[in-house]
Amino acid sequence: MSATIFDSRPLAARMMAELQQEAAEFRKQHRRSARLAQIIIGRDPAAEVYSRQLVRSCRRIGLSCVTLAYPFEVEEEEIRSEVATLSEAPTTDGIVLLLPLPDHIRQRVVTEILRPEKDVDGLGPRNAGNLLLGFPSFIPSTADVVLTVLREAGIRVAGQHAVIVGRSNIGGKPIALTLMREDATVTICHSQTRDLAEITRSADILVVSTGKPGLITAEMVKPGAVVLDAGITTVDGKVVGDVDSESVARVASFLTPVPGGLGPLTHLMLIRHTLLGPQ
Ligand SMILES: Nc1nc(=O)c2c([nH]1)NC[C@@H]1CN(c3ccc(C(=O)N[C@@H](CCC(=O)O)C(=O)O)cc3)C=[N+]21
Repeated sequence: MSATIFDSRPLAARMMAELQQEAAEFRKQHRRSARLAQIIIGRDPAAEVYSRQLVRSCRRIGLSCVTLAYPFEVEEEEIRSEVATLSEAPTTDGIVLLLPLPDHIRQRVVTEILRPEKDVDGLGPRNAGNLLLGFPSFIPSTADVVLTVLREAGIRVAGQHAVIVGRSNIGGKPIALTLMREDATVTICHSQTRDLAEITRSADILVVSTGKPGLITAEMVKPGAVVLDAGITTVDGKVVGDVDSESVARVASFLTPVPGGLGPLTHLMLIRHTLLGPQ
């Protein structure tokens, strides 16, 4: 078996065109451009890559993008008050807090005051709760991208065994919930899981989101499985995923590569949330 390697470019181009239309529609209706505010604290390389993608695509699509960059030492209260101000600002439509946050800044404290209807990456308790309960909500962009790519590739989810490796609040956890909503049978694995390979080998759909380059090797994948790599780690300035793609491509039937797979769609999905609202 040799996997189909997913190429996100055609889908990215279609999303870009759709979003340009939506942004124009927004301007017509509101007599101003939609506005996305991003808050980035410190100098995490992956967050910086993502931040630049947002700036560039907002410009191409026709949104205004405000970047608020803070040094690592910034106090929690300053971020909290910035989020409160943006939440009240009538011309700010979406707010995203780029992770990771420094340890002294509590995600709960800063997302609690983020208005749910502007929390376009689903970071706050209201959206996360709504996702858990199956109510309309903003879901973290990566989870939305996973669903969209499975749909795009015509991969059936209902009844399939989906194994998720990783349990972060913007990765594994929401991916597991969205796949469960699509009627998959879901198993969640993480750093403390015993016999990881045995579990991943039983996956029809394997989604990996750990930030551990090379974690998933061919022996851990069932022949013919669908493998989605949502890992993003920067090594020597290059972005790498969690899957040893060379070996896994020989076993899987479908594989999303890093770079060029899920990654380039993530920020477009965030812009989509800003323009279209919760789903
Ligand atoms: N609230 C929040 N939501 C996020 O989704 C979020 C975040 N915070 N903090 C930072 C991480 C990192 N992240 C990336 C997504 C895609 C690429 C990406 O598109 N990478 C390209 C490669 C780019 C290159 O090679 O320079 C690719 O995979 O092909 C990178 C980084 C989203 N994150």
